[in-house]
Amino acid sequence: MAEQNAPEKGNISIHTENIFPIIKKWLYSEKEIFLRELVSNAVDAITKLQHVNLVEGLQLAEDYEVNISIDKDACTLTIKDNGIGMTADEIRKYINQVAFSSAEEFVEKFKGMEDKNQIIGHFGLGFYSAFMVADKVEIRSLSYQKDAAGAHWTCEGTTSYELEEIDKKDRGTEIILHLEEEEKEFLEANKVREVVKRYCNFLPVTIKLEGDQVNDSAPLWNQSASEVTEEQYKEFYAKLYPMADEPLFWIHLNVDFPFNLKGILYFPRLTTEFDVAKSHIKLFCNQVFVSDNCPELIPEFLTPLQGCLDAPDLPLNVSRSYLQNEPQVRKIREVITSRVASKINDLARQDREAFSKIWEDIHTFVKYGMMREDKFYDKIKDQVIFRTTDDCKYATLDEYLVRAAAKHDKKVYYANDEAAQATYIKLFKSQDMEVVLLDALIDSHFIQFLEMKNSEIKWERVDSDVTENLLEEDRKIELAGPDEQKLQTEQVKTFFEEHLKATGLEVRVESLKDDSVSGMILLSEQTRRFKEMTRSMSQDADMPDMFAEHTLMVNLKSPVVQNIIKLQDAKQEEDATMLVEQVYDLAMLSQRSFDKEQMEAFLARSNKILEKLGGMG
Ligand SMILES: Nc1ncnc2c1ncn2[C@@H]1O[C@H](COP(=O)(O)OP(=O)(O)OP(=O)(O)O)[C@@H](O)[C@H]1O
Repeated sequence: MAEQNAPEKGNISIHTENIFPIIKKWLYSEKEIFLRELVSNAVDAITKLQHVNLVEGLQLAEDYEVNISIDKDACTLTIKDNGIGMTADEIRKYINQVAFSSAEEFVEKFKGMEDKNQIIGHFGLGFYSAFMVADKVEIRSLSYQKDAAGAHWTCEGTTSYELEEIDKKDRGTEIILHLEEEEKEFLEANKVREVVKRYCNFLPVTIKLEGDQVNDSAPLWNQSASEVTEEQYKEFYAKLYPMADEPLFWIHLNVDFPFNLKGILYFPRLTTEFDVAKSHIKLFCNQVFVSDNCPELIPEFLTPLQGCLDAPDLPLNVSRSYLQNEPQVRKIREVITSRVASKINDLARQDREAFSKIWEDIHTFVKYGMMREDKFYDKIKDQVIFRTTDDCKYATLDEYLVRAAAKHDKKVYYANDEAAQATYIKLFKSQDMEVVLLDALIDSHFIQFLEMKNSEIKWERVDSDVTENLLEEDRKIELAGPDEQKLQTEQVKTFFEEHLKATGLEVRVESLKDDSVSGMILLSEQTRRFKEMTRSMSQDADMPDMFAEHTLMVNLKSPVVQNIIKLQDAKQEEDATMLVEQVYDLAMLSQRSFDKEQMEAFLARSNKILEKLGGMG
């Protein structure tokens, strides 16, 4: 140690003379991390002292804390701790050599790098980051060691420093930053509080700013799940996301092996503003905030998850490329996937009604996850539920198939647009047949995926064909006289074919049990799916026409169709034709919207029919 009154002057062993301006320029946008670095150093110093206290039985009992204070007149920001402290020798070793050598390494490496974030992520700037905002930094420290002398280090942003002995009574370290003119914002308590809250909110030691505690030193994720109440989970969520609605459910992670991982993940209620392109988890390393955008930690399909993860084995300064290549990160993703699957299983088994409500928010992500990850599919497949026409309640696929077994085996009838397919749904309902309602964008892919997983079960849209169950039973037809029935069928078929000009149209005549439907369009499931797929892949110009081939199923039992027969028999050809066209248009209307001409023709004809009705009265 240099003699008192004659401070040691020296040069920091560093070869890059202009290191300070370079670092400042490069790190400008992220400069507030200096607070994270200095406050976590202060917390580390306290943790180290607590450790020594235990090991050496020093019996130091006091309130450990980090104090941040602002002196506007002197233009200084001071971070003070009552931790382990440093002797002058330790300052030489840890500050002059270690801290600066890593800074030097930083400058050497950054030369070849273009991406600033990558640079910041790669290096622990540590103590050195103070020079991003200060043109002069002082350290005043007193080590916990017996008979230690106080040490005072000063550096004015060049490679030389001064170190002298001082009279310091209280153990611990003060880092005094003389802020640069343009960094005066860090003299504002609000600004400092905001940054400390952001990065240091969950550090395990009390952090005070101008005497007031800023942080929450015992974050909920450190407690054991059995001790935490539902209210506490919700409160914690509200603290993290003050504007959000209550979360749907949460998962408390506490993994010790093969790596350490703690945290609480929340599945939020999804709002329209939700940004699926971004990850929403806050990553901590030993309670120090690291980042709130680490999509690598979460499987893609779980991006809506919010909350905190504390992964002490990951370095504090993680970079994108590190996360992408680190095997541990893959394992973290696996743990999260598996815990989410277990949680969904629990929720599904506990209470179907409550689960149905949650399902509405999560199903897209769950389905996507099942298609993406086989392991997830295996764990979750029995819990997938579908809304059905049975009072709009939810059923699993097995439950649906069991209920439907008497009427149709291994076949699922579904609708994906309740309004457009209302006629078909009504027809199914009238025959006590249940229809699965799938209206999400992902569902058409999900159906294909389920068929691939289980080719025995076929999925058919309600308008793909008329099933046996919807048709009049043979016995009844016989009562009406099979010959007459056959004749009428032929007559109607020919008449419709002759009078409908649509291309690619096939007419099929059936007797439905429900006579309220006059006609409906059938599109074969396979052809329709193929066209939908081509459509989603092609540009507007070469969109395939969904109706290039379609079937009009005419219901012989419908009074309207019977009317057509009568009109035809009475040689009222014009009226009969008008009804044929109307039956066809009504059937088409539920399949697609009309263009201008079609709509005009439909309205004109409808009016004519109304006039005729009036005339009849
Ligand atoms: N407040 C403090 N009290 C006691 N020792 C300190 C304090 N601040 C820094 N030190 C010492 O200086 C060393 C260098 O600090 P620096 O922040 O540069 O690096 P680090 O904390 O070791 O690593 P990093 O910050 O990159 O994770 C520390 O390891 C510690 O020994």
